[in-house]
Amino acid sequence: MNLIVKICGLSTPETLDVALACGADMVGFVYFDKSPRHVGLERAAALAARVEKRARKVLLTVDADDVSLAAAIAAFDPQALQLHGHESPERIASIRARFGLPVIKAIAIAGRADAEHALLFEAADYLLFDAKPAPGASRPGGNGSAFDWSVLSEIETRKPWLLAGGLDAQNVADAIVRTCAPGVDVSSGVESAPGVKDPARIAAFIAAVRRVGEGGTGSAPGPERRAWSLSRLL
Ligand SMILES: O=C(O)c1ccccc1NCC(=O)[C@H](O)[C@H](O)COP(=O)(O)O
Repeated sequence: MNLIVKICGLSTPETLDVALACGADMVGFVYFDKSPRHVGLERAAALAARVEKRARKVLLTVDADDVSLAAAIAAFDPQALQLHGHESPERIASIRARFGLPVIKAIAIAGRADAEHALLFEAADYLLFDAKPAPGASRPGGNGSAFDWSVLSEIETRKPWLLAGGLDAQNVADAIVRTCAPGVDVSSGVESAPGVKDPARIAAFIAAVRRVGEGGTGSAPGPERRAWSLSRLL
């Protein structure tokens, strides 16, 4: 089973290279200046160019306007946009039409009431289920906190999706088996400190996902949520 692995918040050539060498399918760059993982436009092109065709580049923004998005897209040359703010379905449709890139919409989940929220985002190409940040959190994602995965059983979306929030090499196999996620996304769980990616943790995370994909956990993900795949994104 080809599980998708996205390593988010890469900001140095060294750790980007590790993620690519370990076989990450997608690499995420954060363009949000309140984040410790923010990559400014002056460094973006050189970093993004290292990816070549080894993985899909995902540009993460938070409620960015069109001018800011255009500048970041020109610099990162991404294959997909991850929208991690309060972008409405109308705003997502507008961004897709204007920039011609697939959109991954982050959906903040705290409980069952949030499951229905996902249904509003038909305009997105992919959904990313992430933990809702605690009140007062300084950023809307990348906080290293998990949510109650059982909530996902309430979601009837037909969109391809990724699981995120508080994942690491120790819990990712369990997360995949419990949720049947077709792909996973991680940032804090492969860091030694906020914004500091750790090569050994990146390698361990990707290896843990690949073991599940090969059936090495003894319990392969079920077929229900795999009727479709993320192949269009790859
Ligand atoms: O990483 C950030 O600093 C960030 C800032 C603003 C919005 C989103 C951000 N990150 C999102 C991610 O890195 C992941 O997609 C997701 O939230 C999982 O993060 P983590 O729980 O840290 O693994």
